[in-house]
Amino acid sequence: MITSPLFVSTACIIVAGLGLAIRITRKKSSLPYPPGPRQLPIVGNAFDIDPKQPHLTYAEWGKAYGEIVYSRTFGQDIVIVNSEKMARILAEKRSTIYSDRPRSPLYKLFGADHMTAVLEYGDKWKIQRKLLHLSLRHDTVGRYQELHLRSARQLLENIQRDSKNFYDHLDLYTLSIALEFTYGRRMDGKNDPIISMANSLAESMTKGLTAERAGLLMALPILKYVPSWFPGAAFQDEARRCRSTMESFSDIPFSMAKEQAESGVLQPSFVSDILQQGEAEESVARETATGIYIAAGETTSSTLKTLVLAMILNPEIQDRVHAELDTVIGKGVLPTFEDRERLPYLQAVLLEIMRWHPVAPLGAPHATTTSDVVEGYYIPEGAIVIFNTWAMVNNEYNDPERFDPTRHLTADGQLKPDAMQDNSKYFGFGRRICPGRFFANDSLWAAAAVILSAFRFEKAKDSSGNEIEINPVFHHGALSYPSSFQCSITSRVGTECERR
Ligand code: HEM
Repeated sequence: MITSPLFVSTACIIVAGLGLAIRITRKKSSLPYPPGPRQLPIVGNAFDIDPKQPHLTYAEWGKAYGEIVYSRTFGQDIVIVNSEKMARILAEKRSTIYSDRPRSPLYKLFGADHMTAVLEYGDKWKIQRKLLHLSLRHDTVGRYQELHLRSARQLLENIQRDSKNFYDHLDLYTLSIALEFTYGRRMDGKNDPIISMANSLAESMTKGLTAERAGLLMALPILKYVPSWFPGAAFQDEARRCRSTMESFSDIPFSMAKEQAESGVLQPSFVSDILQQGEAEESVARETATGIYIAAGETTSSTLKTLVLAMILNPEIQDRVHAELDTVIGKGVLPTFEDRERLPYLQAVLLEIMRWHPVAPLGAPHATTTSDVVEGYYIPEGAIVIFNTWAMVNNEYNDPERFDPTRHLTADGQLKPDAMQDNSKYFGFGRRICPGRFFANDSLWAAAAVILSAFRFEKAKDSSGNEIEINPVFHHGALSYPSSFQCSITSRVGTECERR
């Protein structure tokens, strides 16, 4: 591991000299940095942050120092923004300054440097965003509602057949949608070779592209040349494997889609949109396509896992969802997108899921392209800027830990007019905001509507019939989702649901 103690301590010694030199030479303003925790020489605040739950450390700092906090790790400036209002001022009103990404050599090492989500703010990123916009705009995503619904019905069948592995079925749901959306190819279950390749890529990237590694390589880019036999540098082998899977994954599904397009049978998809409109060079289309799957898959399935957990922990809320579904469309009838407007409580539950446990509690880090002054404080060029969604949901709502969908409803049970807009913060800020947010909202809705129509989710029981308590534990990496838990899934309507 790149983060092994020996490796880190060697890195620290080398960073010591460099960090000091950077510190002495870099600051060019007499203005103060924003307030923040005291820093140790060289390592700065590196050891103050809970590596497993950094959002909790940042939220504490927010309480102590206010809506903008300054910290430093190994010479790298880090600014944490704890309020939605300030996040919007910086990311939206000063978007030319706050739309870059941290430039860590780790991404190139793992073959991921072409993905939209890590590209620096520049022409390449702008072209990719334009391509994504073609298929993911608010007014074009409706084309994919049939895909979401068909996949949600497959999800229902998979859970009916094998309820124990509902986590895997939720993963497969979002993965197969992401791949069909991108390449127009219907996936053939979890044994589909493209699904297996995508899974292996996702695993290598989740393990390999951690924030601590990215930070360490930013502070000390020379580490990328350390040979794999050096103690603690086994990441070089991981990186090589990841690069090779990434190459195959970029190439194989794209070539298949291109062949289908040439023979006129390619379904509407991101790739078909680009090939038809001739909007970009093939290599750019190929690179953009690879990044979609990585950005789309786990974010959506993690949110659905949180939904199942919340329904089990709040049975009275699940009852209310069932009552709404039964009244509006009838028990045993599967919903379609035409029913969506008439199901405000279900929509409010989904909004509350994203608020209660945001899947990306710290969003994705932005970076500054030039220095800036905010409320009299100096923000350096190249600073990592973290928009701390976790602090926003905990500071800006009453009784934030309570799961309460009515926050998003008016007194007469309709969605508040700004409810969907309010939800946009869970998809990031400014020019970097998630381009897949409309698509994701459709995906979440289809799965939630279909599985909640068909099933009741409850605590599992032991052999004596006693409920097994769930002590929710959330996994926190780049994404936050509940660690797997046992549950009982029973059909509300017998084995068959009526389809329309
Ligand atoms: C519940 C589901 C999802 C959540 C919560 C989510 C959240 C996010 C967040 C927080 C960011 C970073 C925004 C920022 O830097 O300010 C992001 C970026 C991104 N997302 Fe999503 N996302 C979801 C689903 C999707 C889907 C379905 C797609 C594609 C179909 C997608 C594609 C992307 C891409 C390409 C980026 C990188 C944007 C850039 O750097 O310019 N996401 N997402």
